[in-house]
Amino acid sequence: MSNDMDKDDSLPEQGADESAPTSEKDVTDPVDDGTDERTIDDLGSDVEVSAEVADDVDEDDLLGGLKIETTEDIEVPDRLVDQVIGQEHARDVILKAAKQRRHVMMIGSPGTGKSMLAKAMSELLPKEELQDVLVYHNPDDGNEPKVRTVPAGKGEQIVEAHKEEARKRNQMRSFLMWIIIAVVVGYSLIIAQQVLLGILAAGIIFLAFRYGSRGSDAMIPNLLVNNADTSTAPFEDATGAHAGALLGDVRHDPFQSGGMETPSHDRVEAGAIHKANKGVLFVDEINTLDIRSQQHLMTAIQEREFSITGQSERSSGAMVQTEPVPTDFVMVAAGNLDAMENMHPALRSRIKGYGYEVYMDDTIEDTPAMRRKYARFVAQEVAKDGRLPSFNEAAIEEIILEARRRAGRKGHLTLELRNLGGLVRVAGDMARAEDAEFTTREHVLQAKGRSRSIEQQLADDFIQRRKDYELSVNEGYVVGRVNGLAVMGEDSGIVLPVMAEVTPSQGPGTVIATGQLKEMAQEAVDNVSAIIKKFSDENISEKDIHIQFVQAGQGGVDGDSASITVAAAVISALEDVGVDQSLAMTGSLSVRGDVLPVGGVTHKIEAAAKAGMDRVIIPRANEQDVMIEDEYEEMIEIIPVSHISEVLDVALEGEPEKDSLVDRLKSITGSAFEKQGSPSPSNPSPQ
Ligand SMILES: Nc1ncnc2c1ncn2[C@@H]1O[C@H](COP(=O)(O)OP(=O)(O)OP(=O)(O)O)[C@@H](O)[C@H]1O
Repeated sequence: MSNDMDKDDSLPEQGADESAPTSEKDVTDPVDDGTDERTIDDLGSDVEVSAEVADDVDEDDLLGGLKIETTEDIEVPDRLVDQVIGQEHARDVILKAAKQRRHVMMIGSPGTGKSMLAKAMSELLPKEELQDVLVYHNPDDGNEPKVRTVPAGKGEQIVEAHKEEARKRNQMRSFLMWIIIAVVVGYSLIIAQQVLLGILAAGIIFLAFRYGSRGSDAMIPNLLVNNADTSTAPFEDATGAHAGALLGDVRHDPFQSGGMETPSHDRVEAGAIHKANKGVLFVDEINTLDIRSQQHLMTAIQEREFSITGQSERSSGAMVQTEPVPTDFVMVAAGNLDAMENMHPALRSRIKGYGYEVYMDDTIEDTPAMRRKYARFVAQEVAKDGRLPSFNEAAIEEIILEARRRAGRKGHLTLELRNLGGLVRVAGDMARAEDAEFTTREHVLQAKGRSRSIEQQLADDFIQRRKDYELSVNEGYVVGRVNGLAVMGEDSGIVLPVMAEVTPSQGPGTVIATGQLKEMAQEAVDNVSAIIKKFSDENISEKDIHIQFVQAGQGGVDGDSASITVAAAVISALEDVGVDQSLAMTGSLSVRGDVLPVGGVTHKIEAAAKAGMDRVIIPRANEQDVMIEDEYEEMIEIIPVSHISEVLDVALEGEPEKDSLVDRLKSITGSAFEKQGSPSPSNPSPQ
């Protein structure tokens, strides 16, 4: 059997009766292939939550008008596809792909429902088409077992019938054997009076029968794929599977001769591609499959059948190759963007050509209807776990608040629901440990503290250590030192001070920065030098600029958003003006001095507050993303800015000397503000 990819064009297309969708339009349009009268809605529409809902829903109601006391009042839908929250596009694609038997690739953040949707797809595929696969001994060539497919449930019956037949045959043989033995032994005892000869003859007859009967056992087929008891089409998760588990294998036989060997068809084992026949084969992190496996996977997709052979070259199984075994599955590949880049291009084109690609949403708009679904999500997770006490109203509300916070985007809820489900479980476990009747808001709040990510724990530890060693500076003015902010992992802010020193250069000026943030420092300096060149007589390219990210050695610090920090530190050092140390800042800088939005503002502001800062500068464009916890609101003043001039105005000490660089930089403020109609920088609007 060949496994190359160049057959592509000559091979029959999958689902040749339908035109393969290639454009976005095909993906999002309702089912329109004309082969079936059903619409997506018939297959499964976006179900409303089954619980009592208030007539006029208050926009601010965290439960979206649901009138419930606990999660017990919310009905959890039976079908997985109806349990999916958000991901409208992916859901529609799955519904459509299930009907058309198309492949799907889902790319997106972890825990947003990719494997859930793949599983939901298997529930939607017709069960009637399921098959059992049997492998038979091939009398002509023992190393090429024969393969037969029968409707689901028949396989077991066939094997049973063969076993019964073999049993009967063996009974007959035994009967015959004992009669012959009795005759021979009787003859040798009574007539020939040779006891020893009689026993010897009996032994030889016994062995001859035993050896002869082995052949009849070999005729019993091996039930390779059994769908007798399956209630839905198969769902096979082949994530990280080794070649044997994915493509099938033939076991090694240590006794290969002398009548002790196991017939080859009995040693054949199905792979995930065979078990997924007529169902769904799900492969997450598709790029982690080795290239050979990806190529074989392509062949299986293309030809819809794939022979099984021993995967280990040195094993006796490698001699065996079955007839092709059906592999007519729908492939759902998943991963993050990297996975897509690193996967075999031909495999990707196979999926793209005969299926759909979907990008998963990370957040969804926060509407009353959606909040009701999040309440149902809590009920779903409680039901799925089976041991957690139900959540009361206030606990559900707190989870929804957390979904808002984790979205990092105003007016949205996070769709990284595996993590949110983790919070539900920790809170429920706490309630269970206390033997509480319900999981309450207090449990959820405690759980939030307990279920901190590694990054959060590391960040807190980091902050503590800095305090221990008095590395944090949060008062007074220091030249060339700015408190920047960064994010560790996805959800932990950290104060990351930046220090700059400007020295005359012997040759052309260079930027000297240490560690992993070097590239970002270079970029920030390039941008700020463009601005400085415009407003100063100083030639920055004749100076060496030294930049240090103080204690940035902690792994995972993302410094991408520290460019206004670097710029402020360089300008401060260049002009010898002190920077307010009770202020922290985050923002990205453009060549024109605009402060551009960055990620993780909420976590950064909270980190600044924890470190004892009084004020924090954030990009104005991020203003709407701020969702800090109540406890921090009193602790810190938030200053949104849109231009570097505003940063300098807030951060630098005293009034600049007339016509100095800082004065000139600040002077661009007026025009910038008039253009944007923003409030004056000297009187920024705190949140
Ligand atoms: N959109 C969603 N609706 C409802 N529940 C969800 C959703 N997304 C995730 N979950 C919950 O999180 C769990 C994990 O999600 P799932 O395994 O589908 O994520 P994934 O995207 O496949 O992640 P990964 O790529 O890490 O495997 C689900 O079993 C479900 O409980």
